[in-house]
Amino acid sequence: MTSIDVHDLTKAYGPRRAVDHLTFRVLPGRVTGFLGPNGAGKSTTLRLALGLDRPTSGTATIGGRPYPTLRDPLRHVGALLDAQAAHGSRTGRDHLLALAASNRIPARRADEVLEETGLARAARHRVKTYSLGMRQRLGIAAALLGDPEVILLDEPSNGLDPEGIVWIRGLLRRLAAEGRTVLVSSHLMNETASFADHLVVLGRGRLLADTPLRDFVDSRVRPRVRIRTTDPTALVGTLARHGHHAVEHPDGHWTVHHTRVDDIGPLLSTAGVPLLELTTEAGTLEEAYLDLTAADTEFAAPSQEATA
Ligand SMILES: Nc1ncnc2c1ncn2[C@@H]1O[C@H](COP(=O)(O)OP(=O)(O)OP(=O)(O)O)[C@@H](O)[C@H]1O
Repeated sequence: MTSIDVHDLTKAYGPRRAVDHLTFRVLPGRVTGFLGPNGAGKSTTLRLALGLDRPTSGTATIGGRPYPTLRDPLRHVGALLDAQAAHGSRTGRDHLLALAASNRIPARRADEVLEETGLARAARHRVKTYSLGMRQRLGIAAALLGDPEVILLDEPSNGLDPEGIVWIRGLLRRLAAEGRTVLVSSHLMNETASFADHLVVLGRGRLLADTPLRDFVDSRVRPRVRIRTTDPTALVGTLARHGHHAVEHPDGHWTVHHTRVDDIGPLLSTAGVPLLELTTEAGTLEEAYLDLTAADTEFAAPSQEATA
């Protein structure tokens, strides 16, 4: 099985380091979400891993080898960086056939991936007639063409309709379950949470986190309990007696932070507080991500306090 190994990788553009002594490993059998604010260095890292740019120092290898040394690279690594890359005057099928021929991939794979990406009916239409979502599907078809062990996708959900987003989620999960190495960059936190097992997070070219998704969220966002009751006075009083503070929301539900149902459920039950709802709300990836990157976002809006 094949991992992506980024070791002490640096890429400088003039005095500025787009990637700065970056080290991480992407392992097979799971989907790794690749996150970071605008300009954090994700695309640069992907370009370096694919040999599209030369590092200033350090290495990025696939299965222990630099991408440019791979023979028939599409049979080892499939990538989607720019969905606009296909030539507009070619048909989708011809685009894939040309890629297949240059990498000694059987021509039947073109039809298989067109089918798999839902493009079979548009296969003989020119790419310039494709919608953004169809171009995205064609880019994903090209990435899958060589049945590669390693798949790198930059914002694969871009332009996809809701059905397409559900489809890509299932596809990524399946590719990982087949033992492939799958690295997916995205700005969509809900999306990433729905398909990633592991996260690599960059900020200003440096590694901010390399951790399982669940650990990332649990370590940054404390759980809270959501409550609805017909007797708010009893609720607030009981909680206060045990040192908990309940926050009321406009729709009438209450939140108690930094606690779980197991902790306060018995207290409320013993006190006879009538409950309509009592649930633990887990933290979201978006909350955890914003917590981590708040200090690292180059283009962050000024905070309310700073401008007040
Ligand atoms: N060819 C280039 N010449 C000069 N600077 C560049 C070049 N490519 C990227 N950069 C700079 O490197 C930094 C990292 O850019 P990169 O595109 O890798 O970030 P990213 O994490 O992919 O951002 P986004 O989420 O906005 O796509 C940015 O400051 C960018 O301006």
